[in-house]
Amino acid sequence: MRVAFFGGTFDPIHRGHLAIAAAAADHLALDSILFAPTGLQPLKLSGSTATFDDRLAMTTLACATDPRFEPSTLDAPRADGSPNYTVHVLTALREQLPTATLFNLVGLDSFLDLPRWHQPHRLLELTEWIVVSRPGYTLDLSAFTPAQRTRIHPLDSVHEDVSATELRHRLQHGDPCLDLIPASVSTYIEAHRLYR
Ligand SMILES: Nc1ncnc2c1ncn2[C@@H]1O[C@H](COP(=O)(O)OP(=O)(O)OP(=O)(O)O)[C@@H](O)[C@H]1O
Ligand SMILES: O=C(O)c1ccc[n+]([C@@H]2O[C@H](COP(=O)([O-])O)[C@@H](O)[C@H]2O)c1
Repeated sequence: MRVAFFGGTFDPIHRGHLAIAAAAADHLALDSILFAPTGLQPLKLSGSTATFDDRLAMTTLACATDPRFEPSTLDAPRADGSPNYTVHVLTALREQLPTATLFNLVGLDSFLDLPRWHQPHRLLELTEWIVVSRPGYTLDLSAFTPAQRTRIHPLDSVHEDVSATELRHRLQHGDPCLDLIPASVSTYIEAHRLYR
């Protein structure tokens, strides 16, 4: 089994997320990708706009677009309200799937922030990493050791200039989001009056 963990605030999930997941699944022959909305992202302690339950519901709808995509509650909010550290969730996933080849899927902007994450060296040991291009960001692997570099898979075939921040602004101002969000997710956002 080749499984990728794909964590994100997903506030809301959008075309960029689905594009990087599809590219990763195609290029690395993944059996499944676990889309895990993050309870409380350690570097975004002011929190998300939509609740975890709404972000999970939108993620679940979006995952229906590809049989390799699965929504996951592995990174749900913690009972004590503390931040969700990826090193903990990947350790738990490794215990659940001891024989799988595990990957952590991130966009390049997230990967460039890795030095600020909790236990970055341990994170690079726990899984292989798939790092997907994002407009405006450049990959530089010179700070990594040769051993670390063999576990980092750069993918530069995705050029999706879309962000959740931009979408929240558009939704707040009633601007069209066209095909930037899956139709089922747009319907959910409207029905639940999110991001107004
Ligand atoms: N357009 C994109 N191209 C490549 N990677 C992306 C893109 N959008 C998001 N990602 C990646 O998906 C993961 C989850 O991203 P997140 O949910 O924070 O979306 P975002 O659009 O970056 O949100 P925000 O604007 O609120 O920061 C991160 O690893 C991020 O790098
Ligand atoms: O563990 C950390 O210290 C850490 C710090 C920043 C981000 N992350 C994770 O990176 C993933 C992408 O985050 P985001 O906010 O860009 O969607 C998500 O799974 C976060 O939990 C993790």
